[in-house]
Amino acid sequence: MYTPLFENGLYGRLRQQAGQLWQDYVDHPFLQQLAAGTLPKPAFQRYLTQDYLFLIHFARAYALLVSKLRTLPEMRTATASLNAIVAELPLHVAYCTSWGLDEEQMAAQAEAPETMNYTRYVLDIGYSGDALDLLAALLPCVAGYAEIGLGLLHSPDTVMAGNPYASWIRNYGDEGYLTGVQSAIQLLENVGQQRGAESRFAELSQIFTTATQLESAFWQMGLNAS
Ligand SMILES: Cc1ncc(C[n+]2csc(CCO)c2C)c(N)n1
Repeated sequence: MYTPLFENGLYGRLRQQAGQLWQDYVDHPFLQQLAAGTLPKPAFQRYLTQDYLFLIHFARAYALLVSKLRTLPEMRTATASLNAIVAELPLHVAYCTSWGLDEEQMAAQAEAPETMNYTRYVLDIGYSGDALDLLAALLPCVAGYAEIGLGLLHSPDTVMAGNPYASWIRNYGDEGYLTGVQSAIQLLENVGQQRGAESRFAELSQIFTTATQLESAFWQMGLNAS
């Protein structure tokens, strides 16, 4: 890996514990084809459309996290992530336009079962659990994409020249994006210390691993459209 960030602390242990399921997520065939530039366009368009719907519910989950935190510095960190998602949505929409998708059309699309499963699972963990449970459900998305982006950017199998997905890869492989991920991981570590992560590890791991599997299913949903 290109940063020890992913291997240390509570996050590192949750990632490790997810084992092969984690590898299945970060090295999914969708990503292999995207890296090679061979991913069929309908698969990527399906992914982008569902991701638009996904991000709206993911922002709701972050808003829920803000309400479950107790200190101002923690609330600031979670609010920054919430803002990043809400502020990034117009960028996502602009990017989708370049793939021939307009916002009205995406907003009118029915949610795929995979989108619903994933987002409502995260929200349910948030409503039934505490901030630590919710962070365990959120982290595979937030930190996983940084690992994926960095991995793709540095992989010898990635073809950037002439690859229609190069800008997507550059976006998630960006070092600046890592700063945001670092604060999300730090929040997990802090909340974990406050709320007894040690004695809750088995349950937290189950949440983290389930969210990881739902991420894989999300890639597969894209591929199934091709
Ligand atoms: C299915 C799916 N999973 C993860 C991400 C990536 N992502 C969503 S919100 C967020 C945090 C922004 O600070 C990140 C990295 C995505 N777009 N779609």
